[in-house]
Amino acid sequence: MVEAARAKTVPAPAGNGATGTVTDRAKAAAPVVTARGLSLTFQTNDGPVYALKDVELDIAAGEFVSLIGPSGCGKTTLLRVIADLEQATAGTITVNGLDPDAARRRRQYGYVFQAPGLFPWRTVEKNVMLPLEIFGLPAAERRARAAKNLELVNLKGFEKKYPWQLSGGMQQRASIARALSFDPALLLMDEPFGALDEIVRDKLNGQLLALWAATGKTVVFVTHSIPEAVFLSTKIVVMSPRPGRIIDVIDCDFPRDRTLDIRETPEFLAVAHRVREGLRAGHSYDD
Ligand SMILES: Nc1ncnc2c1ncn2[C@@H]1O[C@H](COP(=O)(O)OP(=O)(O)OP(=O)(O)O)[C@@H](O)[C@H]1O
Repeated sequence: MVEAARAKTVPAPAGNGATGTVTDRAKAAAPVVTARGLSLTFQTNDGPVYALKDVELDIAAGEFVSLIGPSGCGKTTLLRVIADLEQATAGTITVNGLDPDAARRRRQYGYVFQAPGLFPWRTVEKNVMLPLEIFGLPAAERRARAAKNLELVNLKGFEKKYPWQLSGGMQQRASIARALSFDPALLLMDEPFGALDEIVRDKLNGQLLALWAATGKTVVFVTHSIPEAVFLSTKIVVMSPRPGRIIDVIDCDFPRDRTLDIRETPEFLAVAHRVREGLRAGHSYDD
């Protein structure tokens, strides 16, 4: 069933033979996330908090979309609404054409948190197999899937290690492998590399791009880092707080097999400048 769902939503992997720009291909693909007039207001003792206001967003299959903005602009809330961990108070949202509740029950996304959240008493392999174990898959199938996903995140050979024997970057890669358990077409990532140093983050960004290119998955990625957003994305969604809203959506047409060298190019710097200007404009009225 997972495979059938995947076939419906994932485009042919855009490897070297793909034609057109990344953005052209994404525009031609089926929508994975569609939000219309999406708002979420939290009622608190101090009054209402407008975490999201009138969000309009289309994410096509195969896109890599970054959500960027200052603290409190609703990035995590938007990700959590897509994942059905929060419910919108107005507007509509669909995930692979389904409401978020149905998409969650059909395991249509994997979620990666800022902290790896691995159990220290389980080996890497057993951590990665945990969702499959809970689902009740036979042991051989669990092992085969874990092996495939650990290879995808370059952790082959570390199956029997415990989380505390791995670096922070390796632990986060293990948590990505766990999120891939049900081979979801959509990967939701909430600042997965935020706690890591710059060099490790650069390396993981390269590996994440390789994984994205190899699997054709759609990625929604929360970050505070402008270079990270520009380097990774096909689309950058710039958000602003109070109320949390989208203030700019920027298409990035860099090749899929981009390397860190593109960060020196005028095209890269121009996109980074536009993101920075958006963030500045979003801050100006109340900060
Ligand atoms: N469960 C909740 N109850 C009340 N307010 C909440 C709740 N969750 C989030 N908020 C508020 O909603 C707003 C948006 O929060 P959110 O965590 O989505 O922002 P963010 O952009 O992800 O911030 P950060 O970059 O710091 O993680 C903030 O003002 C936050 O305090």
